[in-house]
Amino acid sequence: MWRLARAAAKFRQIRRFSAAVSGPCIVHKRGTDILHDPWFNKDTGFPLTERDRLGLRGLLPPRVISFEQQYDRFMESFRSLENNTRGEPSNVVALAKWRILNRLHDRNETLYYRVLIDNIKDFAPIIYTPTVGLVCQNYGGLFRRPRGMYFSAKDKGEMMSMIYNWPAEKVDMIVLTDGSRILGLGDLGVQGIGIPIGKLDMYVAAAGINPQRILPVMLDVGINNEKLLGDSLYLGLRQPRLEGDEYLSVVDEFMEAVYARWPKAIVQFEDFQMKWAFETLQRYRRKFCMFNDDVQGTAGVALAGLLGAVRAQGRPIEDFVKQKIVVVGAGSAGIGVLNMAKQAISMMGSHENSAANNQFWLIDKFGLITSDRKDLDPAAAPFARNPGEIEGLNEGATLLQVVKKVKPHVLLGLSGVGGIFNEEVLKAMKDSDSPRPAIFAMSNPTMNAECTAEEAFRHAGPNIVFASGSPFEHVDLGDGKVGRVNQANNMYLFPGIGLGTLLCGAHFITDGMLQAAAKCLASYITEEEIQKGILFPSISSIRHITTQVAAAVVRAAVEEELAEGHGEVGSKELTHMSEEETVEYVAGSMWYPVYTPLVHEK
Ligand SMILES: NC(=O)c1ccc[n+]([C@@H]2O[C@H](COP(=O)([O-])OP(=O)(O)OC[C@H]3O[C@@H](n4cnc5c(N)ncnc54)[C@H](O)[C@@H]3O)[C@@H](O)[C@H]2O)c1
Ligand SMILES: O=C(O)C[C@H](O)C(=O)O
Ligand SMILES: [Mg+2]
Repeated sequence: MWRLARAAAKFRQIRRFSAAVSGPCIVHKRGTDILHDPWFNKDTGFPLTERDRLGLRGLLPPRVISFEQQYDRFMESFRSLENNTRGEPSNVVALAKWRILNRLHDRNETLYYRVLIDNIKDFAPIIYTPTVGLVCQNYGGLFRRPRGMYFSAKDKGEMMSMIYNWPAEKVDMIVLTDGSRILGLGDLGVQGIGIPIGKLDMYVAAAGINPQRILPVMLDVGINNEKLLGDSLYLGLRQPRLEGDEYLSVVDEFMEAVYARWPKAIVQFEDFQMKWAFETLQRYRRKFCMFNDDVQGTAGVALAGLLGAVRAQGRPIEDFVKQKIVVVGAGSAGIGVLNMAKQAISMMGSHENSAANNQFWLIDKFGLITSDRKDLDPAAAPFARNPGEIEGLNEGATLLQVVKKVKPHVLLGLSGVGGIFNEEVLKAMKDSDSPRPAIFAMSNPTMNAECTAEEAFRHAGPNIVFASGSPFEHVDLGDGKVGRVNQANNMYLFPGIGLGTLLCGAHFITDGMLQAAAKCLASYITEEEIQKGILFPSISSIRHITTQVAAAVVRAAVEEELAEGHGEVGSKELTHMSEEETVEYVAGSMWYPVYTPLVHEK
């Protein structure tokens, strides 16, 4: 009892401390070096006293402009860019918007992250999917200043020293890609660096990770994309991708180097082709604090959507086990979703567990996967159907045949193939056994979505619930009715998984922590919202969602006795925190962009 009271008192002390974290910031540079460092630069916002202290007098026009004025000026330029580019091709407009934001980032990160946080609904589609896909495709031409680090196959043997070239002493979050499966755009090699950059921007915006403690990384092991290999502006290694042990030894060396310098960092694997996504996850998940977002983050978001789809039919969650779900795409994301859904069913303690796989139909580029499949992928094997169990549904049956015969409650696309949910397929969903069929076109970017929102409502009917990986506008159904569009994107989970893991100080990310994150997201939406077809919250509340998700992850780690604490909050304090206090602890730990006084130290 006495110990409990002491822990609670310490927690209150810490809370007071965290609420007042924005103290002065120590810098080791002066003059133009500061102006050219976006971490510290405040442009015309440096107060006169600070200009004196940091040797900035005379290097800036004399008037001091407030943060708010700088913010308004930027937003004004952004709005006039919008006006001036109206009517121009959408790609041109998207890249122009990306450029103006990127230029701000390269100059002044505090202002950049503030405009990002305050306008996340408008800016996420620019710094994240879909525009980030376009940026990756055009990376050679867009490159001006490097962001993050590049480790290539040619750096073998050097990574342990290279990692010290990164200027920050502490790193909390790393997002790593090898560029081999960028969104649904295939192998983009070194150009895939845009994805870790975009994901980490979301970490700052949603999870309040300090931008001085993030690190986007490209692991360049070659490229198997002939077009880019022949492109004179291609900036990566011009060689075929490493394979087998040669490949793994490069990733091993990188991981060892990271954890030698930053033992508490979390590494998020992103957009690796399927074989390496699964292999590296198995290889590292019990050795390092890492997760694969496409496999695990996506699975949690999809599961939350699938549970929402059950509720939308007015059924209890337990009826999830009775839902017939057709998954199109048997890659890292599709298989990840099925594995997690299966796990959720067994956690629900359903007596129908043994039949759990019977509710899933898995389709890849060769059609329906059955046990007749030659060279059946071991990852897909648990979901292979018995050929002919439904008359006419044999190995390789087409998507249309499957939808017509199965009459699924849910049609979920993670194939990367734009338009594959065509008119016929969508019309066939009208005969679904669900009164409210769910259509999830989760592939990114927009042009790779299995169908558009408008197509889904037009062909499958106004009664569907719809979600897509990239944003679409809500659909006008006439008579004042609106077809709600949800964004089913792993952005709703990965920031909370990363932040929660960081704050609890667990050494590994367990299935229990991931399930807790998914469950939290699923329960975020109210019954009333669900009835309106809202399955996921608005991105405008992403910080709030992330706080809840991170707290759920912390509590799951505590329950599993994995929470070792972070900074001044030890495992004992974490154990004694109530649910509410955990949420407060998470919220109080988030970085928020304001100008802090800079103090020079040699
Ligand atoms: N919304 C999200 O949060 C989210 C998360 C992860 C991935 N994704 C998207 O999912 C897509 C796939 O990602 P992945 O990592 O699983 O890729 P992957 O390359 O591992 O798998 C793609 C799968 O699609 C199948 N496929 C290809 N053509 C097909 C066709 N014509 N019909 C049926 N199946 C076909 C392939 O056989 C393969 O099984 C990408 O577009 C990615 O952007 C979205
Ligand atoms: O990047 C995204 O928008 C989601 C996902 O990680 C993907 O690979 O498509
Ligand atoms: Mg991804």
